[in-house]
Amino acid sequence: MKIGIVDTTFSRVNMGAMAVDEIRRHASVAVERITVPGVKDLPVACKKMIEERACDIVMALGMPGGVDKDKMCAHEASQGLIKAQLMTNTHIIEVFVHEDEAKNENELAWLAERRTREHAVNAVKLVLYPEALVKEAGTGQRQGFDDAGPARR
Ligand SMILES: Cc1nc2c(=O)[nH]c(=O)nc-2n(C[C@H](O)[C@H](O)[C@H](O)CO)c1C
Repeated sequence: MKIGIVDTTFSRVNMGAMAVDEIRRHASVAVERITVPGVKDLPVACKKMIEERACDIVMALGMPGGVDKDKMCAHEASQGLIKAQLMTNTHIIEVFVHEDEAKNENELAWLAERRTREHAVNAVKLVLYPEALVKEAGTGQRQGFDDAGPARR
C-alpha cells in the first residue's frame, strides 16, 4: 500500500509535511511526496504518482489565492484532478484551502492544518478501512471548520 502526497510552493502552509505526519499516525504504509509550484501543476504530478510510482491513492494539496485569477486557476486545477482520477481509476483527494476562507493568517494556518489532517485520515480510510467511511455516511462531516452534523426534522 502506498499513498502519494503532492503539495505546492504557492501554499503559505507546509501542507505536505502535515499530511505525511498524519498518515504516519494512522497507518503503516509507504508514502511518496513531491512538491510542485502551484495548483495547476498538481494533476499531472498526481497522475505520475499513480502511474509511475504505483500509489494507491494520492492527496493533492493546494492553496488558491483570493483574487479572481486564482479562483479560475483553482477551478481549472480541480477539473484536471477529476480527469486524472477518471484516467487512472484512482482516488485523488483534493485538499484546497482558499486563502479567503480564513479571516486572518492565524486562522489560515489553523484551517490548512486541520483540513489537511482530516483529509489524510479520509485517505487512509478510503484505501485501508472503507467500512469506516460507510459508518460516517450522512453525518455532515466537514474538513477544517466544524462538522455540519446530520440534518434533523
Ligand atoms: C494565478 C495563479 N494563482 C495560483 C493560486 O492561487 N494557487 C496556486 O497554487 N497556483 C497559482 N498559480 C500558479 C499555477 O498553479 C502554476 O503553478 C503555474 O501556472 C505554472 O504551471 C497561478 C498562476
